[in-house]
Amino acid sequence: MDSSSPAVALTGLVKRYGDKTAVDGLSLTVERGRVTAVLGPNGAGKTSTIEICEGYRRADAGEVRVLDLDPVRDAAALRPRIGVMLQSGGVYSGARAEEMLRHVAKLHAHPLDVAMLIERLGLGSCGRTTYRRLSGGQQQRLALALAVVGRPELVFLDEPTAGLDPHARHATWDLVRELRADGVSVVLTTHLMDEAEKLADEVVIVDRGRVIASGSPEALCHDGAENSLRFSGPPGLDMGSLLNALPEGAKAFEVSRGAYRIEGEIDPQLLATVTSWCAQHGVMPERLTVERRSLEDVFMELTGRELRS
Ligand SMILES: Nc1ncnc2c1ncn2[C@@H]1O[C@H](COP(=O)(O)OP(=O)(O)OP(=O)(O)O)[C@@H](O)[C@H]1O
Repeated sequence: MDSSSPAVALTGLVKRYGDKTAVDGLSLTVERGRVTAVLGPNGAGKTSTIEICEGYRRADAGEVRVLDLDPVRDAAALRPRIGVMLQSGGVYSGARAEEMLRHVAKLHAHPLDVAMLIERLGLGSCGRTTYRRLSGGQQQRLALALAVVGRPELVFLDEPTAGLDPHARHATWDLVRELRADGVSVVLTTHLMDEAEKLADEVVIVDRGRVIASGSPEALCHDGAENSLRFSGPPGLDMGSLLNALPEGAKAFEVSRGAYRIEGEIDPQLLATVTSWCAQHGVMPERLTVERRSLEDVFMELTGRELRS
């Protein structure tokens, strides 16, 4: 095994369903031992991409390497080395939660401690319950436990926290962080930008079946327009006049009635220019804040649409 090769390498991936192109020439590399979040709105092609990596779907074109193997041709070699949490569960519905976990653990040489996993994911009260009788959140946490119990080298988690309450979401995030600390490579899909921002070393933003940006959350949020400055004041301030006072390249908007946003490189000089413009116009800027760009802003700038749409 060449452990210097990427955990996942996709080149020019295409997946069509009839005349719908779900994945449209997508290329990405996932480094080993990192948490990589594939972030994008509903329908962006995240699940199709991940299911191709897992060997559950075939690509129509492009090259797929997972742990340096072909997920379809080398499925027998790859399956024991990866953990998979499908969006749809993919669990036999008549089996009891704990039995199932113990069964899967036995199939692996160095499994995680089942009792610890049950406790960590708050599944203690439902160990004897069959999968079909678990609540949606419990099914999801069990699917996560099943994906990681074998201590795989690489874990795919498709929307691991969708629909979970905040407590279960944090337990999931902690587990993912521990997997990384253990050297496990984690690929997760999400449409939650805070999940990507908090958890991922690398974020790959996907839209309409293509990668539109990638990098660490910090790099993505700092590239281009650095920051924004917001303040509130009387509605209808003259943005043209404010813009004239600002350095070239800055932008000024009244985003909603009486709420203003300045975009550009927000340095002390720009802050002083804005407050002095306000003073000249008899305006008291309220709730003045400097904000870092979020991944949501990055997505909006790249696509003109909101991530949640
Ligand atoms: N089996 C299928 N048959 C037909 N179209 C499909 C099928 N699976 C996905 N699609 C379509 O392909 C596109 C991409 O879907 P995919 O599930 O890969 O995206 P996604 O980013 O994971 O979205 P979501 O967050 O909603 O799961 C969507 O328009 C979807 O409706």
